[in-house]
Amino acid sequence: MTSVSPPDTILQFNDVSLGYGDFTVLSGISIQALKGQVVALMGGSGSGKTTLLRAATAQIVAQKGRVTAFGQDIAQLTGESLRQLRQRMGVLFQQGALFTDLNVFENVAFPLREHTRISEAQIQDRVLEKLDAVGLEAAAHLRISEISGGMARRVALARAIVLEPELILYDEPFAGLDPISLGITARLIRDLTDKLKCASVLITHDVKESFAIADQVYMVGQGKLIAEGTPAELSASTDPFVRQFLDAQPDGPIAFHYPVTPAYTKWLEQRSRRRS
Ligand SMILES: Nc1ncnc2c1ncn2[C@@H]1O[C@H](COP(=O)(O)OP(=O)(O)OP(=O)(O)O)[C@@H](O)[C@H]1O
Repeated sequence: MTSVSPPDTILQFNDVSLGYGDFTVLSGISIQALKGQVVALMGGSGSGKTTLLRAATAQIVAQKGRVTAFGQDIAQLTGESLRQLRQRMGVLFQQGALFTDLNVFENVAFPLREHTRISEAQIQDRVLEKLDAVGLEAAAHLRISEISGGMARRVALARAIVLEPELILYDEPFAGLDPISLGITARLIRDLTDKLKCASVLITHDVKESFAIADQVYMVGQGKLIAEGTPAELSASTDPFVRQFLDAQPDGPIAFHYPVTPAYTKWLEQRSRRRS
């Protein structure tokens, strides 16, 4: 299948299947993120959101179809070219583990020291600018043990953007935040996307916050892409899956039970045989 990408396409999945070994988690996935867009990838627990993130960062290779970042087919990249590609991406993991033996400033400076040869004065300017963007310039001198969990998330965000990535991937950015921090984080993601003119892709199940800032939303479930559109389009949807998800209804097409797989059946048979 061929497709024409708009010139500002940063990330594109073209009829992609993803999984582990011979287990396919998702198939027929076609999504894209354009420069300047906030894109939310949503779905229930175990629907494959993290798997999508792994595919975008080339940690796993598509079983079928093509994943393109910055116009390059990521399955074709190895070694130095893959390293260069990843340098254009900032990834913010849920546990954005900070170095506890370094202060806030040095945590944010770390990628600059690792990947660039810029001067100490330039490092200071860049780090303080990014800390300012997340509201923490005056916390630069603090030790990690002296800051709150919410502040630590923002320091991790400053570190993820310090190399000025063209694509920022967020893994559950709203998980475990109080209602005020939720709103602040969502606003920050939108503002940073506009300011850095990058693309931001969030994997999340938080409807309210992501709908408030996203340009485009993709929903995955039942092993495929279930719905896509702007937050307004999805809010108006009458699709039972979309409604169950948006209205947080316990009953509907989204199954509570993890599906029975051949691997489970085999495991159970072996176990039963051992016991008899
Ligand atoms: N490394 C792995 N090896 C084999 N199967 C995996 C692996 N990682 C995830 N899976 C399976 O892939 C499916 C999707 O998992 P994934 O972590 O992508 O879901 P998710 O949508 O991010 O879930 P959650 O919201 O609960 O974190 C699950 O069935 C999971 O068991």
